[in-house]
Amino acid sequence: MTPQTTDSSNQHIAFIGGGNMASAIIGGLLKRGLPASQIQVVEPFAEQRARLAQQFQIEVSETAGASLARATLAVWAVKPQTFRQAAEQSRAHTQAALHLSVAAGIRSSTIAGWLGTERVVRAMPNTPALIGQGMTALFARPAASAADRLAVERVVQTTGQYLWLDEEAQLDAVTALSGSGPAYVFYFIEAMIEAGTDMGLSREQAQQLAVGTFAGASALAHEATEPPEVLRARVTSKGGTTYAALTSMEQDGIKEKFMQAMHAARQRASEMGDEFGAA
Ligand SMILES: NC(=O)c1ccc[n+]([C@@H]2O[C@H](COP(=O)([O-])OP(=O)(O)OC[C@H]3O[C@@H](n4cnc5c(N)ncnc54)[C@H](OP(=O)(O)O)[C@@H]3O)[C@@H](O)[C@H]2O)c1
Ligand code: PRO
Repeated sequence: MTPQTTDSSNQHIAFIGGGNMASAIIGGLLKRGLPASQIQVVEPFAEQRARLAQQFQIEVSETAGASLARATLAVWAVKPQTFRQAAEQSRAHTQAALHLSVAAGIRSSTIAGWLGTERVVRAMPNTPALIGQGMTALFARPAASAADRLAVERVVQTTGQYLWLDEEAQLDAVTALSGSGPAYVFYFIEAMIEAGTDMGLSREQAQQLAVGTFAGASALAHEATEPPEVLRARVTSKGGTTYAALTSMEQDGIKEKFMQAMHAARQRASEMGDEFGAA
């Protein structure tokens, strides 16, 4: 689905945890016109509270309190390690809310148990949400109504594209692919910049070329009707430079290693569900 404007005038959104992911979603919401007065954040870290208040002019509090009762939607953006403790602190004030968790790994049954409500939706977003180009996968517990799903969509569509999953376990794969994915892209960009500077380009030149190449290739892959391997073949002249680079990567098993790394990410998501979601 693609972003569109929808009426969100009745929504009041409380973020529990105001770190990187919450900031990315809040940035997307504000850019799309949600009034700052409809957003509040609970964030224990003083420096981060100051940053949020300064950057977004939203209400930020140190601890969970009665003001959370206004929330029609509670967005859980704490680390999986601290979710349980945060839930204990906030659950008394958020019983009327619909709950949206962005935490990796923590299963919706666990969340429903901690929060004392079945109205739980899980999301796996990513940080390009900050500029309205996020990718989010969603999974709803059966008790979440069509209206609940719509309320979640209203929030998520302000941050980019989204899709619904039928099976919760797929969220761990999504986490390994698009949740962590921006970090892989930045990692490759870093490597391209480093190699470019090694080969005599200035850092600025290498960065402009690397970032522009990712942007252009992504846009081409998005618009093209052919699959990525066909687009790749068009870059790879017989016996040429790309062939030399790809042969070197194949010989070093880069693709297999990269896939292995993604499996490690999915495995970690599942482990976090067991480790931090234990009753
Ligand atoms: N970053 C991503 O790209 C990304 C993508 C998809 C999903 N996620 C998920 O999003 C969640 C947040 O990740 P993040 O990267 O945003 O982490 P983060 O930057 O560390 O943000 C979490 C924030 O929650 C605060 N917090 C800790 N205990 C709290 C409590 N009891 N009540 C309220 N807030 C509390 C933390 O404060 P302290 O620092 O003082 O502990 C921290 O500022 C994680 O579950 C992660 O799996 C992240
Ligand atoms: N950031 C979170 C992590 O690294 C989840 C996806 C991206 O665990």
